[in-house]
Amino acid sequence: MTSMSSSAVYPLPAVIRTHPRVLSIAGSDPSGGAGIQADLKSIAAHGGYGMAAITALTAQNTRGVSGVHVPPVEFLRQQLETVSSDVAIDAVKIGMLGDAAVINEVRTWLVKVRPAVVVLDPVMVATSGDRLLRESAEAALRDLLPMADLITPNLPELAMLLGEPEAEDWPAALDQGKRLAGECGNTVLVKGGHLPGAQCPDALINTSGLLRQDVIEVGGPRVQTRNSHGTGCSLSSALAAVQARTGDWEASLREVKPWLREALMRADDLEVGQGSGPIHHFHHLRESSRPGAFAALLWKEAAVELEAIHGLAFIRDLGSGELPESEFSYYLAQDALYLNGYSRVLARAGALAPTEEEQLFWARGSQQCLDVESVLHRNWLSGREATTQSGPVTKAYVDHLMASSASGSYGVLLAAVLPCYWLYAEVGQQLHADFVQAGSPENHPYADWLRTYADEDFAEATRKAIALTDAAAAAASGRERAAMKEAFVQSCRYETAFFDAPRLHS
Ligand SMILES: Nc1ncnc2c1ncn2[C@@H]1O[C@H](COP(=O)(O)OP(=O)(O)O)[C@@H](O)[C@H]1O
Ligand SMILES: Cc1ncc(COP(=O)(O)OP(=O)(O)O)c(N)n1
Repeated sequence: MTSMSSSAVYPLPAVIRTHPRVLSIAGSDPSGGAGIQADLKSIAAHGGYGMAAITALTAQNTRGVSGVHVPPVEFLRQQLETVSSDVAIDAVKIGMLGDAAVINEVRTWLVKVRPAVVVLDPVMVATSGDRLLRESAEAALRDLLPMADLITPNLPELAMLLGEPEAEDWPAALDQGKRLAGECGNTVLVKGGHLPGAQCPDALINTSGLLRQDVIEVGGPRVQTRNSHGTGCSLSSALAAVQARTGDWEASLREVKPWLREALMRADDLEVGQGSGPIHHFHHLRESSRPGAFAALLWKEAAVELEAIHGLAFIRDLGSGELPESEFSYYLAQDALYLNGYSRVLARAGALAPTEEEQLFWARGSQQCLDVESVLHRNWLSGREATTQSGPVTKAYVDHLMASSASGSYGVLLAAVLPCYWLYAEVGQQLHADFVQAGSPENHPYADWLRTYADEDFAEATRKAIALTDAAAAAASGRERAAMKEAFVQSCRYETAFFDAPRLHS
């Protein structure tokens, strides 16, 4: 153990970078949960630019390792020299090294290049029990430890590095961490993953005054999941990336630990493999950018309004045929007036559309509104006494749509026009279904009107309008999405008010 302290190399001050360039020197796990695959995801999840020099190839999956191949060290040297002769490396994470020749190669490169942050995860045995470092290379690995700024052994590795039995509780683990930090002269992260209990703490240990105090413990609850493959790799590479940005180990651990916990909590979502699956590195990516997520959120709002609409006397009486003719006429006249304004805002959506296909869709919708308006006048309003003045609800609704179109946001405009498709399609479908269920009675005074609701083209256009709004939301900022939701909710309220207006204003 004496070689550890005698060959200590003192780290240069960390260069604080927003997007640190982080090199992982580690083995490959083709199942993507550990090794360089986990490192690259982890680095990217923390805003770093990840690179990888591969020390070894493993054949492994979530159930274990079936083979290890260590390519000639000359090729590792070529990888390391080629990358570092071109790219300035802000941080290095070292993982599986495989054998003594690889360790020596990495040591030679570290002496030459000496990046500002070096994290060494002394990978020896996978949690599955498979060896990832030749037993004969353990001494060489011990000699490499002082070259790192941070060492992140799990408890079996900590014990092996000290030549002691594995710690059985947290205080014993901390004691071992102190001994290793003392021998290496650098910082050791003691990890609680291999101990039982409801808590899963980690602790940074450095007895030479490099930390705020000798032991800095960061607690956290243990997550109940069998999917924890690659947590050690993911933690060490995340720490390398964050340290290059913060320059402060404690701050880095406090940032990474809650991320790791959430990655474990969301690991089961990934459904990878039949053994111990990977953690979810990108759990924090905006859920709202998932296709359909924004539409689902809007649907929750629409469903509330839909219930209100179905509770209206107008809808009930239109369905049963008991709606006073004056109310029906008022509704049709307001619909014609509304469609004229709606046509204008759909044309504006066409003008803002990012693609020609979308532009065409909205332009067609705009034209169809005018076609329906003229059908309303020709077939439904010509023999009726009906107002040609916009009622208060029609006016307010069209004003809201115009204001949304004036916002200049394509997403906000789409969200504002969507309820007219969506709620109208839902209400119409229900009214038509009830009418058919009742045997499509010919003597129903509104039979011809109720039949118009069974329009597959309109249902198709509604699906398209929902998908376009959802896609616009995925591309929008958080603030714009909030404005989209507000515009949508407002239009939903106007839809309800529109169906209730004949009762109040005819
Ligand atoms: N079930 C769990 N719940 C919460 N955190 C965990 C859990 N298992 C491991 N961790 C955390 O994952 C990291 C890796 O820990 P550990 O499992 O001890 O190392 P390794 O993956 O190298 O064997 C540590 O930060 C540890 O606290
Ligand atoms: C290629 C490779 N490198 C390292 C490990 C060990 O990963 P670790 O993060 O310690 O995770 P588990 O062994 O707990 O899954 C590995 N399996 N493969």
